[in-house]
Amino acid sequence: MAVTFVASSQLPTQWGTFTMHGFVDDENGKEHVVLTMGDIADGKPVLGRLHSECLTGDALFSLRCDCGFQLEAALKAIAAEGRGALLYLRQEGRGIGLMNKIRAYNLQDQGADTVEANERLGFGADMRDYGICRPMLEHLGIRSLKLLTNNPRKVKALEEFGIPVAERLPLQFGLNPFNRKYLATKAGKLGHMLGNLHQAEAD
Ligand SMILES: Nc1nc2c(ncn2[C@@H]2O[C@H](COP(=O)(O)OP(=O)(O)OP(=O)(O)O)[C@@H](O)[C@H]2O)c(=O)[nH]1
Ligand SMILES: [Zn+2]
Repeated sequence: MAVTFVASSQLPTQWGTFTMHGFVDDENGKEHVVLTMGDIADGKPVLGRLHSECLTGDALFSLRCDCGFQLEAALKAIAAEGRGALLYLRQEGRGIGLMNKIRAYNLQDQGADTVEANERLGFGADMRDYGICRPMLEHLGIRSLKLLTNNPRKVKALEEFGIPVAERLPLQFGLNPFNRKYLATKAGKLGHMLGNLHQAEAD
């Protein structure tokens, strides 16, 4: 997999000023963004997040999932450390796209869980491919990560293409009555490491 680096700029946020790097996937034209802070090319493990696009959670305040809360927590953690990288990956709906995610939500409104809904639409439970991260991390000089995630597939994918995960740091935020079933299904069917759902809600 290959990407073309386009440009970098400053991106001030309420937690600090990040540098925003734009890349285009050479295969499908998808536009990915990486937000970085500090010296990430010094060879030491970098606090990092592979964040899969979720328009509804990241931008439209949806409580159906935990994405927006995780995005905010990851940016805050990176800003607090003064060093890190968040890869904003255009993998909407676990890779099935926004319109199909809305179709899946429609099935979930009628009782299906998140995995069953994908399957009824003819998709796998999780269609994401993390291969595109490798050339972006290489371009930025990141050699290993302290990864903010509850998803063991992300750790496995990175290690398989040669980016060691020095540490996995849990990222449990935003549990609420609307996403309780969704998170329980992720833990039960998708292998997410969500140790204490009640604790997350209390936070
Ligand atoms: N197909 C589908 N995608 C969903 C659904 N809810 C959220 N998503 C997408 O799932 C992706 C986020 O994946 P999650 O499973 O929430 O979390 P993760 O990225 O695997 O794991 P973490 O690193 O722990 O956050 C985003 O692309 C969302 O758009 C759903 O019900 N159906
Ligand atoms: Zn989401």
